[in-house]
Amino acid sequence: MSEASEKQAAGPSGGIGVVIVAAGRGARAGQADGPKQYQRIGGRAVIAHTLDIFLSHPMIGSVVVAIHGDDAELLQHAAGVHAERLITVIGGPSRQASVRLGLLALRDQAPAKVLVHDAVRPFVDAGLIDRTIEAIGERQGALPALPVADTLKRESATGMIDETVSRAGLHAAQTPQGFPFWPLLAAHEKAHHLGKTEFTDDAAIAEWAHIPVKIVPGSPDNVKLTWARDIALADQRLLSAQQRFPDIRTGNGYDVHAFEPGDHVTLCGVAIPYERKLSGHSDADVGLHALTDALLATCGAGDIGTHFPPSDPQWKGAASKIFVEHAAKLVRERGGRIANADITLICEAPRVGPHRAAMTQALSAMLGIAPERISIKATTNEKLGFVGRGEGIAAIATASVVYPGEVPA
Ligand SMILES: Nc1ccn([C@@H]2O[C@H](COP(=O)(O)OP(=O)(O)OP(=O)(O)O)[C@@H](O)[C@H]2O)c(=O)n1
Ligand SMILES: C[C@](O)(CO)[C@H](O)COP(=O)(O)O
Repeated sequence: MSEASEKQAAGPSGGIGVVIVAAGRGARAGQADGPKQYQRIGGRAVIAHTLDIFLSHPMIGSVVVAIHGDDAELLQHAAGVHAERLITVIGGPSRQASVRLGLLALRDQAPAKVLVHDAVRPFVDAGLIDRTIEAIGERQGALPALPVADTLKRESATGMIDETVSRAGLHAAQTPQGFPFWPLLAAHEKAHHLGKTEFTDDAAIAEWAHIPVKIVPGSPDNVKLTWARDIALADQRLLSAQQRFPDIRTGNGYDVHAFEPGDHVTLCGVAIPYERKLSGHSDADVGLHALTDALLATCGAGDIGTHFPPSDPQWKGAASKIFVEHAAKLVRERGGRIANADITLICEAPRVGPHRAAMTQALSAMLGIAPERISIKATTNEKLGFVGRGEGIAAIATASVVYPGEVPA
């Protein structure tokens, strides 16, 4: 089914719904400093990796996260820029209860299909999500699973082997598990009202409710982080990938402002006495405007006009420091770390050299990075063009930011 027809099949309610269950306490992982879904792997919370995959998938509409009542702040922090796209509900005392509460929160969106996923499976991939969605039918669920590879033994009460169990046809179940929305919700509601609480996954509830479930190939990478060791291995795996393909992004920005009558110009946050000033809606700090665009460019966040429209009277005469600090905040909210910033000012006058140290200090404070990571350069335009005729000042800026994760394949 094509992406478009898939969306159509999901109805006008906005695509395929997702319930991510994250209300467990992670007793088996035994982390003293908080539940496993908020432990950091590859520099970010486990659940942040999981959310990345679902929220960047083109077919996914509403996403509900079922959390523990104590974890609202942890989720807010971990979700970062994703937070506003999420519907958050408080989960229940078991996975089954959390899924049910998540499904109830999706009722208003009325998706045709729903995927239920463990927050603690951060290595799910888009291909696996596609396969699962593809296999959901009007009255058929879909379960990604892998054939069991080990020989299976049943243990007796005395710790001895009772029997060897045939592994023929046995599979280890993964998530996301996919279902037509209303039949799954009805099955959960029925189980709840009958006090049946023993189901460890949704395919088991579907089986009980006579909803057929098709097995699709799971992924060996899609492990559930259950034990402390799983978290440590996941961290190592991401860190080694990041060392191979670190997500370093570069942005550039350019700006120009014309002179008008005045007595000083503001460049890179420093007021320099001069016989004219730069004309502009704000303080016309051409260097900071170019840098704002360069920072925004590293995370595809538009340009300075997107965030501070010149038509908005509140930015009249504003100190351009506000623009740079806002862009740096957006970068940080995405987990980015500014590695360096480089600004070239192009003008015949005033002379920039005597103010370079003050500009570097000002930028260091604005960006929260060491002065050695900041470079401010100046050049004349050899009397060529509008800059050469002394009609204005131009600036070019470059910023490099290291973002969490690796460059996608
Ligand atoms: N009351 C619960 C229990 C579990 N889960 C979620 O279900 C997923 C899979 O469960 P599991 O690995 O068993 O997580 P925990 O219950 O947290 O772990 P443990 O059993 O070791 O305490 C996890 O994302 C977990 O947060 C949930 O939403 N609500
Ligand atoms: C749903 C599940 O991920 C399928 O493998 C798994 O059953 C959930 O974990 P739990 O340890 O059974 O709660």
